[in-house]
Amino acid sequence: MASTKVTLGNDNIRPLSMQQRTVGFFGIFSIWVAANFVITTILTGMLFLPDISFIDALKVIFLGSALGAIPIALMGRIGTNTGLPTMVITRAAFGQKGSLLPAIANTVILVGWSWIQAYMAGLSFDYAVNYLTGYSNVNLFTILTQAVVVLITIYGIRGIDHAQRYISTAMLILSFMVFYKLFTAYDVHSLIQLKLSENPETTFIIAFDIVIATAFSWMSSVSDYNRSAKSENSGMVATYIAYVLASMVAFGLGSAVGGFSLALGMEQTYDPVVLLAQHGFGLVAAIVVFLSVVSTNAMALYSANMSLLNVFPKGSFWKNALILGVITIMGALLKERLMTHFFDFVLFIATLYIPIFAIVLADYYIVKKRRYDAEDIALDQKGLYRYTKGFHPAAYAAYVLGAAFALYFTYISPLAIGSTVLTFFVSGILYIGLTKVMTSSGINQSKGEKTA
Ligand SMILES: Nc1nc2[nH]cnc2c(=O)[nH]1
Repeated sequence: MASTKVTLGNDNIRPLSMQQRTVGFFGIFSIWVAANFVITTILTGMLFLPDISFIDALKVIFLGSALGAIPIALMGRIGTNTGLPTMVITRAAFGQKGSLLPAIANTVILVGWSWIQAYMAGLSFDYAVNYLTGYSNVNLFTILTQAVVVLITIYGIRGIDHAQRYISTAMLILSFMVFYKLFTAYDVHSLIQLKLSENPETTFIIAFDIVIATAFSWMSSVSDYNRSAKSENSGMVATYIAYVLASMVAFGLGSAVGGFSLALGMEQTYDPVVLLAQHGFGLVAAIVVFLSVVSTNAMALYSANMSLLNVFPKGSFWKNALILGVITIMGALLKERLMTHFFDFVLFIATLYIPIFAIVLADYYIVKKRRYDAEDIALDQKGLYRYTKGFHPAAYAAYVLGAAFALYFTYISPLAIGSTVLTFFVSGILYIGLTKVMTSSGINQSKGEKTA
């Protein structure tokens, strides 16, 4: 009889062989539905109202997600082509050593997402249970949520792939039930005709930048999953459709719940549990929130682990997952302290990630013309990506200029057309230009470029 023993994950950063790239359209679709359908996205949707109208929020959400999903799908395709995780792929543009800094930053940021999300799931569950039974213990529900996450993640990509198939389907069905209940329990006109703020902080364009920034928050994770996709094209299409769908549902749910709570004169909330508990639907809403966090935090923990393996390739996957998992459980107990600078956290991530991934996409699709040596990126035997002492000067120079551009036009002198899309193109073009100039003047010492 075949052995059915289930082993802990031993995932590593070497390129996956073709036989290991086994996840089909539905598997990739489920992963990307599960990703951005999460309580932090719901919260973001809430924060748009009443600064912009519900209808404008829907427009911004659709436009930002439809545009933001393009770089995600393109980045995922590099993962499918090379079989490499995301932060390992950044070695090709930034250099073998140059990729270590972004990888460490990414690990820290993903732990940050886990903390916020686990705490928010703990709050929702506590509210529902308290409403039904009178029992309350936010710490317990937060710890339980993140413990389930750790349990799924220590089985590696297999654990995530299996869990997401069930969770995404359940979440989509349950969230449509929640939408139905919301729109039948409350008056839609009150949402559409909601009185807007007189001094809005979030304009249409800032909301657009935040939706794009959210998409870029996923760039550092996408190839960790899409490296397992069977085909480049179906992986890209599945990623694109799933990301846009999940974003519409999650941001849209947040805007609807936030808008209804304002229209009813309640304290504004992002949490569907608070609104629907009075209609006997609180537990269903709490299950949606819980599942949304379990599935997304499993991805955050998995990607934090893959980033760490980019820095310490000999580490054990499941032991690292366990250690990082304990850190994510403990940090989530910081509770309200995590929430005070949420939008700043998202915009900071955008200024950090947009230049990095503009450079990576420009490197793969334009400078190296889709020819990466995956073995050498991972194992560095031929030295094709060592550049100057392990760092690629053109990438670092373009990064510094791109990040300065993003910081200036996000915080000091915000542009009427937003800064995210411009930062993306400015960073990519700078990288291409600097690579040409530095290579022809001999500054870019890379066997890869000499032989390309
Ligand atoms: N990469 C990443 N992006 C996010 N955007 C919202 N939540 C997350 C998360 O957990 N990880």
